[in-house]
Amino acid sequence: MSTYKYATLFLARNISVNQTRTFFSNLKCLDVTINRENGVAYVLMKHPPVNTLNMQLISELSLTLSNLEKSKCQGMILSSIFDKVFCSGLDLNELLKPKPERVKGYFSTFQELVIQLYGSSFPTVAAMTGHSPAGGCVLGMCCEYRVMKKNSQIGIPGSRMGIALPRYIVNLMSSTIGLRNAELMLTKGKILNTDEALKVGLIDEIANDRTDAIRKAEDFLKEYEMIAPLARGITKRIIRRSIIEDVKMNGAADLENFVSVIMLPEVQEKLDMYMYNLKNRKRD
Ligand SMILES: CCCC/C=C/CC(=O)SCCNC(=O)CCNC(=O)[C@H](O)C(C)(C)COP(=O)(O)OP(=O)(O)OC[C@H]1O[C@@H](n2cnc3c(N)ncnc32)[C@H](O)[C@@H]1OP(=O)(O)O
Repeated sequence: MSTYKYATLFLARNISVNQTRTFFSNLKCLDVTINRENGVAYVLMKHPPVNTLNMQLISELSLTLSNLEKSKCQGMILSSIFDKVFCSGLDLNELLKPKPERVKGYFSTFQELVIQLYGSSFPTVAAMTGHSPAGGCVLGMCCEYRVMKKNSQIGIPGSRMGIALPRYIVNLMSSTIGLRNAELMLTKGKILNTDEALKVGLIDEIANDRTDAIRKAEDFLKEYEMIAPLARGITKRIIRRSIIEDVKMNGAADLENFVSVIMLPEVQEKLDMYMYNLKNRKRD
Protein backbone atom coordinates (compact mmCIF):
# COMPACT_ATOMS: atom_id res chain seq x y z
CA MET A 1 0.00 0.00 0.00
CA SER A 2 1.33 3.46 -0.78
CA THR A 3 2.40 5.80 2.02
CA TYR A 4 -0.44 8.07 0.94
CA LYS A 5 -3.01 5.31 1.40
CA TYR A 6 -1.57 4.46 4.83
CA ALA A 7 -1.65 8.09 5.81
CA THR A 8 -5.29 8.46 4.80
CA LEU A 9 -6.25 5.22 6.54
CA PHE A 10 -4.55 6.09 9.82
CA LEU A 11 -5.02 9.87 9.88
CA ALA A 12 -8.74 9.34 9.39
CA ARG A 13 -8.63 7.61 12.76
CA ASN A 14 -6.22 10.07 14.42
CA ILE A 15 -3.39 7.55 14.44
CA SER A 16 -0.14 8.92 13.07
CA VAL A 17 1.92 6.79 10.74
CA ASN A 18 4.73 6.97 13.36
CA GLN A 19 2.56 5.13 15.83
CA THR A 20 2.49 2.10 13.57
CA ARG A 21 5.17 -0.32 12.54
CA THR A 22 5.22 -2.59 9.56
CA PHE A 23 5.12 -6.03 11.04
CA PHE A 24 6.09 -8.11 8.10
CA SER A 25 7.40 -6.44 4.98
CA ASN A 26 7.95 -9.25 2.47
CA LEU A 27 4.31 -10.19 1.91
CA LYS A 28 2.79 -9.86 -1.54
CA CYS A 29 -0.92 -10.08 -0.80
CA LEU A 30 -1.11 -8.50 2.66
CA ASP A 31 -0.16 -5.33 4.48
CA VAL A 32 0.42 -6.02 8.15
CA THR A 33 1.04 -3.20 10.61
CA ILE A 34 0.83 -3.00 14.37
CA ASN A 35 -0.21 0.08 16.31
CA ARG A 36 2.56 0.50 18.90
CA GLU A 37 0.22 2.21 21.36
CA ASN A 38 -2.38 -0.49 21.78
CA GLY A 39 -0.83 -3.55 20.12
CA VAL A 40 -3.63 -3.91 17.56
CA ALA A 41 -2.61 -5.55 14.28
CA TYR A 42 -4.13 -4.36 11.01
CA VAL A 43 -4.08 -7.15 8.46
CA LEU A 44 -5.17 -5.72 5.13
CA MET A 45 -5.72 -7.98 2.13
CA LYS A 46 -4.39 -6.39 -1.07
CA HIS A 47 -4.56 -9.08 -3.72
CA PRO A 48 -6.05 -7.39 -6.82
CA PRO A 49 -8.58 -7.13 -8.20
CA VAL A 50 -10.92 -8.64 -5.57
CA ASN A 51 -8.84 -10.47 -2.92
CA THR A 52 -9.49 -13.92 -4.33
CA LEU A 53 -8.13 -16.51 -1.91
CA ASN A 54 -5.42 -18.07 -4.03
CA MET A 55 -2.77 -20.26 -2.43
CA GLN A 56 -0.46 -17.27 -1.88
CA LEU A 57 -3.04 -15.19 0.00
CA ILE A 58 -4.13 -18.19 2.12
CA SER A 59 -0.51 -19.00 2.97
CA GLU A 60 0.35 -15.39 3.84
CA LEU A 61 -2.70 -15.14 6.10
CA SER A 62 -1.66 -18.31 7.83
CA LEU A 63 1.96 -17.17 8.26
CA THR A 64 0.78 -13.80 9.60
CA LEU A 65 -1.49 -15.43 12.17
CA SER A 66 1.38 -17.63 13.37
CA ASN A 67 3.59 -14.56 13.74
CA LEU A 68 0.91 -12.56 15.51
CA GLU A 69 0.45 -15.44 17.97
CA LYS A 70 4.15 -15.19 18.81
CA SER A 71 4.08 -11.41 19.15
CA LYS A 72 2.41 -9.34 21.82
CA CYS A 73 -0.58 -8.72 19.58
CA GLN A 74 -3.58 -7.45 21.56
CA GLY A 75 -6.12 -7.86 18.81
CA MET A 76 -6.43 -8.09 15.06
CA ILE A 77 -8.50 -6.26 12.48
CA LEU A 78 -8.80 -8.23 9.26
CA SER A 79 -9.75 -5.99 6.36
CA SER A 80 -9.11 -5.13 2.72
CA ILE A 81 -7.54 -2.19 0.91
CA PHE A 82 -10.39 -2.32 -1.61
CA ASP A 83 -13.52 -0.24 -1.10
CA LYS A 84 -15.95 -2.53 -2.86
CA VAL A 85 -14.78 -6.00 -1.88
CA PHE A 86 -13.58 -7.56 1.37
CA CYS A 87 -12.77 -10.94 -0.17
CA SER A 88 -14.26 -12.71 -3.21
CA GLY A 89 -13.83 -16.18 -1.75
CA LEU A 90 -11.91 -19.19 -2.90
CA ASP A 91 -10.17 -19.11 -6.23
CA LEU A 92 -12.60 -20.66 -8.72
CA ASN A 93 -9.65 -21.51 -10.96
CA GLU A 94 -8.47 -23.96 -8.28
CA LEU A 95 -11.86 -25.71 -8.36
CA LEU A 96 -12.17 -26.03 -12.12
CA LYS A 97 -10.71 -29.13 -13.80
CA PRO A 98 -8.48 -29.71 -10.78
CA LYS A 99 -5.72 -32.24 -10.28
CA PRO A 100 -6.77 -34.33 -7.22
CA GLU A 101 -3.57 -33.78 -5.22
CA ARG A 102 -3.46 -30.06 -5.99
CA VAL A 103 -7.09 -29.47 -5.00
CA LYS A 104 -6.69 -31.56 -1.85
CA GLY A 105 -3.66 -29.51 -0.84
CA TYR A 106 -5.52 -26.28 -1.58
CA PHE A 107 -8.55 -27.15 0.56
CA SER A 108 -6.42 -28.61 3.30
CA THR A 109 -4.43 -25.32 3.53
CA PHE A 110 -7.70 -23.37 3.65
CA GLN A 111 -9.09 -25.65 6.36
CA GLU A 112 -5.95 -25.10 8.44
CA LEU A 113 -6.26 -21.34 8.02
CA VAL A 114 -9.88 -21.42 9.14
CA ILE A 115 -9.02 -23.31 12.31
CA GLN A 116 -6.04 -21.05 12.99
CA LEU A 117 -8.11 -17.88 12.65
CA TYR A 118 -11.13 -19.29 14.48
CA GLY A 119 -8.93 -20.52 17.33
CA SER A 120 -6.61 -17.51 17.58
CA SER A 121 -5.80 -16.48 21.14
CA PHE A 122 -6.20 -12.73 20.53
CA PRO A 123 -9.51 -10.99 19.75
CA THR A 124 -10.35 -10.67 16.07
CA VAL A 125 -12.65 -8.41 14.07
CA ALA A 126 -13.46 -8.47 10.38
CA ALA A 127 -13.86 -4.96 8.98
CA MET A 128 -15.60 -6.01 5.79
CA THR A 129 -15.15 -3.15 3.36
CA GLY A 130 -17.49 -4.63 0.78
CA HIS A 131 -18.77 -7.88 -0.71
CA SER A 132 -17.86 -11.03 1.18
CA PRO A 133 -19.07 -14.08 -0.73
CA ALA A 134 -18.26 -17.70 0.18
CA GLY A 135 -14.67 -17.96 1.42
CA GLY A 136 -14.87 -14.23 2.30
CA CYS A 137 -17.89 -14.93 4.48
CA VAL A 138 -15.99 -17.83 6.09
CA LEU A 139 -13.05 -15.55 7.01
CA GLY A 140 -15.55 -13.14 8.57
CA MET A 141 -17.28 -15.89 10.55
CA CYS A 142 -13.94 -17.00 12.02
CA CYS A 143 -13.55 -13.55 13.58
CA GLU A 144 -15.32 -12.66 16.82
CA TYR A 145 -17.07 -9.60 15.42
CA ARG A 146 -18.08 -8.49 11.95
CA VAL A 147 -18.62 -4.96 10.69
CA MET A 148 -19.72 -4.70 7.07
CA LYS A 149 -19.98 -1.71 4.75
CA LYS A 150 -23.52 -0.85 3.71
CA ASN A 151 -24.82 -2.06 0.34
CA SER A 152 -22.59 -5.12 0.38
CA GLN A 153 -23.44 -8.79 0.00
CA ILE A 154 -22.48 -11.81 2.06
CA GLY A 155 -23.28 -15.52 2.05
CA ILE A 156 -22.13 -18.91 0.81
CA PRO A 157 -23.56 -19.88 -2.58
CA GLY A 158 -22.16 -23.45 -2.38
CA SER A 159 -25.48 -25.23 -3.13
CA ARG A 160 -26.08 -22.98 -6.11
CA MET A 161 -22.64 -23.90 -7.42
CA GLY A 162 -23.31 -27.63 -6.91
CA ILE A 163 -20.87 -27.80 -3.97
CA ALA A 164 -21.81 -29.70 -0.81
CA LEU A 165 -20.10 -27.71 1.91
CA PRO A 166 -17.71 -29.37 4.33
CA ARG A 167 -18.95 -30.02 7.82
CA TYR A 168 -16.79 -27.35 9.50
CA ILE A 169 -18.30 -24.64 7.29
CA VAL A 170 -21.84 -25.77 8.16
CA ASN A 171 -20.87 -25.82 11.84
CA LEU A 172 -19.36 -22.35 11.64
CA MET A 173 -22.48 -20.93 10.03
CA SER A 174 -24.75 -22.72 12.54
CA SER A 175 -22.77 -21.37 15.48
CA THR A 176 -22.96 -17.86 14.03
CA ILE A 177 -26.64 -17.58 13.04
CA GLY A 178 -28.25 -20.65 14.62
CA LEU A 179 -29.17 -24.02 13.13
CA ARG A 180 -32.48 -23.01 11.59
CA ASN A 181 -31.15 -19.93 9.79
CA ALA A 182 -28.04 -21.79 8.71
CA GLU A 183 -30.15 -24.58 7.21
CA LEU A 184 -32.24 -22.11 5.23
CA MET A 185 -29.26 -20.08 4.07
CA LEU A 186 -26.92 -22.89 3.15
CA THR A 187 -29.39 -25.25 1.47
CA LYS A 188 -30.53 -22.39 -0.74
CA GLY A 189 -27.05 -20.95 -1.22
CA LYS A 190 -28.51 -17.59 -0.19
CA ILE A 191 -26.62 -14.35 -0.44
CA LEU A 192 -27.81 -11.61 1.92
CA ASN A 193 -27.56 -7.86 1.69
CA THR A 194 -26.18 -5.90 4.63
CA ASP A 195 -29.54 -5.29 6.32
CA GLU A 196 -30.59 -8.95 6.02
CA ALA A 197 -27.18 -10.07 7.32
CA LEU A 198 -27.52 -7.82 10.36
CA LYS A 199 -31.03 -9.08 11.05
CA VAL A 200 -30.00 -12.72 10.99
CA GLY A 201 -26.81 -12.04 13.02
CA LEU A 202 -24.31 -12.86 10.30
CA ILE A 203 -22.80 -9.42 10.84
CA ASP A 204 -22.83 -7.33 14.02
CA GLU A 205 -22.72 -3.77 12.70
CA ILE A 206 -23.12 -1.81 9.49
CA ALA A 207 -20.54 0.80 8.47
CA ASN A 208 -20.96 3.76 6.15
CA ASP A 209 -17.60 3.34 4.49
CA ARG A 210 -14.21 1.78 4.91
CA THR A 211 -12.93 4.23 7.53
CA ASP A 212 -16.11 3.80 9.55
CA ALA A 213 -15.73 0.00 9.36
CA ILE A 214 -12.18 0.21 10.74
CA ARG A 215 -13.25 2.66 13.46
CA LYS A 216 -16.09 0.37 14.57
CA ALA A 217 -13.71 -2.59 14.59
CA GLU A 218 -11.31 -0.60 16.80
CA ASP A 219 -14.17 0.31 19.14
CA PHE A 220 -14.99 -3.38 19.55
CA LEU A 221 -11.37 -4.18 20.43
CA LYS A 222 -11.19 -1.23 22.84
CA GLU A 223 -13.83 -2.94 24.98
CA TYR A 224 -11.22 -5.62 25.78
CA GLU A 225 -8.63 -3.19 27.11
CA MET A 226 -9.86 -3.66 30.68
CA ILE A 227 -10.40 -7.41 30.37
CA ALA A 228 -7.74 -9.87 31.51
CA PRO A 229 -6.31 -11.43 28.32
CA LEU A 230 -5.83 -14.84 29.93
CA ALA A 231 -9.43 -15.12 31.13
CA ARG A 232 -10.68 -13.82 27.78
CA GLY A 233 -8.53 -16.26 25.81
CA ILE A 234 -9.49 -19.30 27.88
CA THR A 235 -13.19 -18.45 27.61
CA LYS A 236 -12.91 -18.05 23.84
CA ARG A 237 -11.14 -21.40 23.57
CA ILE A 238 -13.84 -23.17 25.58
CA ILE A 239 -16.63 -21.65 23.50
CA ARG A 240 -14.90 -22.54 20.22
CA ARG A 241 -13.56 -25.93 21.25
CA SER A 242 -16.29 -28.15 19.79
CA ILE A 243 -15.82 -26.97 16.18
CA ILE A 244 -12.03 -27.18 16.46
CA GLU A 245 -12.18 -30.67 17.99
CA ASP A 246 -14.61 -31.76 15.29
CA VAL A 247 -12.18 -30.69 12.56
CA LYS A 248 -9.36 -32.55 14.31
CA MET A 249 -11.51 -35.70 14.46
CA ASN A 250 -13.30 -35.53 11.11
CA GLY A 251 -11.40 -32.97 9.02
CA ALA A 252 -9.46 -35.47 6.93
CA ALA A 253 -12.49 -37.60 6.00
CA ASP A 254 -14.54 -34.47 5.43
CA LEU A 255 -11.88 -33.18 3.05
CA GLU A 256 -11.82 -36.44 1.08
CA ASN A 257 -15.60 -36.31 0.65
CA PHE A 258 -15.58 -32.68 -0.31
CA VAL A 259 -12.87 -33.16 -2.92
CA SER A 260 -14.53 -36.23 -4.42
CA VAL A 261 -17.74 -34.23 -4.88
CA ILE A 262 -15.83 -31.32 -6.49
CA MET A 263 -14.32 -33.76 -9.02
CA LEU A 264 -17.69 -35.16 -10.19
CA PRO A 265 -18.40 -34.32 -13.84
CA GLU A 266 -21.82 -32.83 -13.05
CA VAL A 267 -20.29 -30.57 -10.36
CA GLN A 268 -17.52 -29.50 -12.73
CA GLU A 269 -20.16 -28.66 -15.33
CA LYS A 270 -22.01 -26.48 -12.83
CA LEU A 271 -18.82 -24.75 -11.73
CA ASP A 272 -17.91 -24.12 -15.33
CA MET A 273 -21.29 -22.47 -15.90
CA TYR A 274 -20.91 -20.45 -12.67
CA MET A 275 -17.52 -19.13 -13.85
CA TYR A 276 -18.94 -18.38 -17.30
CA ASN A 277 -21.79 -16.37 -15.76
CA LEU A 278 -19.35 -14.51 -13.50
CA LYS A 279 -17.19 -13.51 -16.46
CA ASN A 280 -20.16 -12.52 -18.58
CA ARG A 281 -22.47 -10.82 -16.10
CA LYS A 282 -23.22 -7.13 -16.24
CA ARG A 283 -20.93 -5.23 -13.84
CA ASP A 284 -22.54 -2.66 -11.54
C1 LIG B 1 -14.06 -25.13 1.91
C2 LIG B 1 -15.30 -24.49 1.44
C3 LIG B 1 -15.44 -23.08 1.85
C4 LIG B 1 -16.72 -22.47 1.50
C5 LIG B 1 -16.97 -22.48 0.05
C6 LIG B 1 -16.39 -21.66 -0.74
C7 LIG B 1 -16.55 -21.70 -2.20
C8 LIG B 1 -15.93 -20.47 -2.79
O1 LIG B 1 -15.44 -19.60 -2.12
S1 LIG B 1 -15.96 -20.42 -4.47
C9 LIG B 1 -15.82 -18.70 -4.82
C10 LIG B 1 -17.13 -18.09 -4.61
N1 LIG B 1 -17.04 -16.68 -4.88
C11 LIG B 1 -17.94 -16.08 -5.61
O2 LIG B 1 -18.87 -16.68 -6.09
C12 LIG B 1 -17.69 -14.63 -5.84
C13 LIG B 1 -17.51 -14.37 -7.27
N2 LIG B 1 -17.18 -12.98 -7.49
C14 LIG B 1 -18.10 -12.00 -7.47
O3 LIG B 1 -19.26 -12.17 -7.23
C15 LIG B 1 -17.58 -10.64 -7.85
O4 LIG B 1 -16.30 -10.78 -8.42
C16 LIG B 1 -17.48 -9.66 -6.66
C17 LIG B 1 -18.88 -9.26 -6.18
C18 LIG B 1 -16.68 -10.26 -5.51
C19 LIG B 1 -16.74 -8.37 -7.13
O5 LIG B 1 -17.39 -7.83 -8.27
P1 LIG B 1 -16.62 -6.80 -9.20
O6 LIG B 1 -17.58 -6.38 -10.25
O7 LIG B 1 -15.97 -5.77 -8.38
O8 LIG B 1 -15.41 -7.63 -9.82
P2 LIG B 1 -15.47 -8.68 -11.01
O9 LIG B 1 -15.31 -7.97 -12.31
O10 LIG B 1 -16.60 -9.60 -10.86
O11 LIG B 1 -14.15 -9.54 -10.70
C20 LIG B 1 -12.86 -9.12 -11.15
C21 LIG B 1 -12.17 -10.32 -11.75
O12 LIG B 1 -11.96 -11.29 -10.73
C22 LIG B 1 -12.54 -12.54 -11.13
N3 LIG B 1 -13.03 -13.22 -9.93
C23 LIG B 1 -13.89 -12.74 -9.01
N4 LIG B 1 -14.08 -13.62 -8.02
C24 LIG B 1 -13.34 -14.71 -8.32
C25 LIG B 1 -13.12 -15.96 -7.68
N5 LIG B 1 -13.71 -16.27 -6.52
N6 LIG B 1 -12.29 -16.83 -8.26
C26 LIG B 1 -11.66 -16.55 -9.42
N7 LIG B 1 -11.83 -15.36 -10.10
C27 LIG B 1 -12.65 -14.47 -9.54
C28 LIG B 1 -13.67 -12.14 -12.06
O13 LIG B 1 -14.03 -13.20 -12.89
C29 LIG B 1 -13.02 -11.00 -12.82
O14 LIG B 1 -12.12 -11.57 -13.77
P3 LIG B 1 -12.00 -10.95 -15.24
O15 LIG B 1 -11.57 -9.53 -15.03
O16 LIG B 1 -10.98 -11.81 -15.90
O17 LIG B 1 -13.38 -11.08 -15.86
